[in-house]
Amino acid sequence: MTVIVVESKDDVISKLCEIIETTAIESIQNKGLFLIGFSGGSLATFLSKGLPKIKTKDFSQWRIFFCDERLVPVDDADSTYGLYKRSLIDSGAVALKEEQFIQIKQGVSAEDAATDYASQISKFFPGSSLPTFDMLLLGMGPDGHTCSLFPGHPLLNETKRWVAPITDSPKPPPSRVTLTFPVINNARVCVFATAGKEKADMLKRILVDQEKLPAARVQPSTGKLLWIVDREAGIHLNKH
Ligand SMILES: O=C1O[C@H](COP(=O)(O)O)[C@@H](O)[C@H](O)[C@H]1O
Repeated sequence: MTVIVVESKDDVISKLCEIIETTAIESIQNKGLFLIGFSGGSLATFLSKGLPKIKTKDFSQWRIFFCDERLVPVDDADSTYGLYKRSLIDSGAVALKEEQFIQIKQGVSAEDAATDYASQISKFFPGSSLPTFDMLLLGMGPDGHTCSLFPGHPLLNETKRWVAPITDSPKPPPSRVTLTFPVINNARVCVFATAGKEKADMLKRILVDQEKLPAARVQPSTGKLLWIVDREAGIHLNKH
């Protein structure tokens, strides 16, 4: 694991986008596509600000998946895809098209949306028992959750499904789908990007105290794990 501490939230955004760009170039050189997973929450704001500033202008080989998604209409403020659609696609900020986002099926149950999403993912990884994403961009909630994997929830122990439904999310909205740990930990690179003093205590519990909270269970089996944090979020890390 590598922890990169930078000064400010803007520096977190720049470092995150620099690492995304490098990984995209390598992946496209190796296999012609870049398969990346986006989370929602603060990460959506980071990417909306940072991606338009990278040198890359040709995004045609990018395919964007969702690490988790809230099951609400796309025009609902809680929709993660809706956020990216408005800030990146509709605004013309980057040359990404709707078809490059592998979207969660709308208007069906969480169970059906999860099954459908696993099937959509499997088309990019023919014959594989687990998908290997080039990069997953993750957030850490104030309770230590990541994706829609919440502390103490039975989904933390899911080993069979690639994508799981959740209908009792403690953070609203309750109905969501999420990648599961076997998939997350099979990625080539997992990156957490975290900023702000409100994340400092949880970051200590995860990185210093190594409490078995969901975000601490992201431990890629052969891939890399990076944490990019600003000085405020990382305040308790310097002492160790
Ligand atoms: O609900 C969610 O929360 C987490 C963390 O969000 P943050 O705003 O505290 O960074 C996010 O990673 C996840 O995608 C989202 O559905």
